[in-house]
Amino acid sequence: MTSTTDPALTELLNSRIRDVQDYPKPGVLFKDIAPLLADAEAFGALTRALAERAKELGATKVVGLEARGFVLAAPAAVAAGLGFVPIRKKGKLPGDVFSRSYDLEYGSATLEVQCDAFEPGEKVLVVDDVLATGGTIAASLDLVQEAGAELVGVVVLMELGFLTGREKLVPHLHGAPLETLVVV
Ligand SMILES: O=P(O)(O)OC[C@H]1O[C@H](OP(=O)(O)OP(=O)(O)O)[C@H](O)[C@@H]1O
Ligand SMILES: Nc1ncnc2[nH]cnc12
Repeated sequence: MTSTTDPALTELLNSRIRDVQDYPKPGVLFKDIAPLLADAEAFGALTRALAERAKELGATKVVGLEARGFVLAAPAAVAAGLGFVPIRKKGKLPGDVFSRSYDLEYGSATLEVQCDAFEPGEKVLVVDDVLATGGTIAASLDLVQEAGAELVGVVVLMELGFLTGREKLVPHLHGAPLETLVVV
């Protein structure tokens, strides 16, 4: 068992995710992680599991995806003794950036990473909160590759099982593992 496949951890995390119907628009069942973040035990356990996985996979940087991905990835990077790299929505990062546009369950957006975010040979773990359609993570994986880093894994807190994000990600993973702690 890896740090991200512990059934007790999955149960704890799942119990702290709140369903909000019709947010941010009708027909969407929004998965709210605010109760999880507010619970020191659950947030701490998640942070330790992510950090452990980063070390097991040999990552040299943890990448977080704006905005909720930052909240999970940054403390995990610190706990693992690694640096953090942000992938941000368009227009938020100074200097030269790589860009990718993508579709969301409830809209569309463009993500960017700084061209000098990684040193040669860096190994990256990508962390986010939700895998829904897969558009956000697919765009992010392409950005990591374009910026010259090696992807060693993707860990997502929750996977919306009724969408097909996992299939969409396969060509973007280049063989790296995709792990989700909770399938909802
Ligand atoms: O698999 P997908 O269909 O791409 O959806 C998943 C993404 O959607 C949410 O981000 P959102 O852009 O809503 O922003 P936030 O984190 O800034 O709230 C979530 O945090 C994931 O990053
Ligand atoms: N249903 C959902 N709940 C929370 N975050 C999301 N991001 C994309 N779809 C989502």
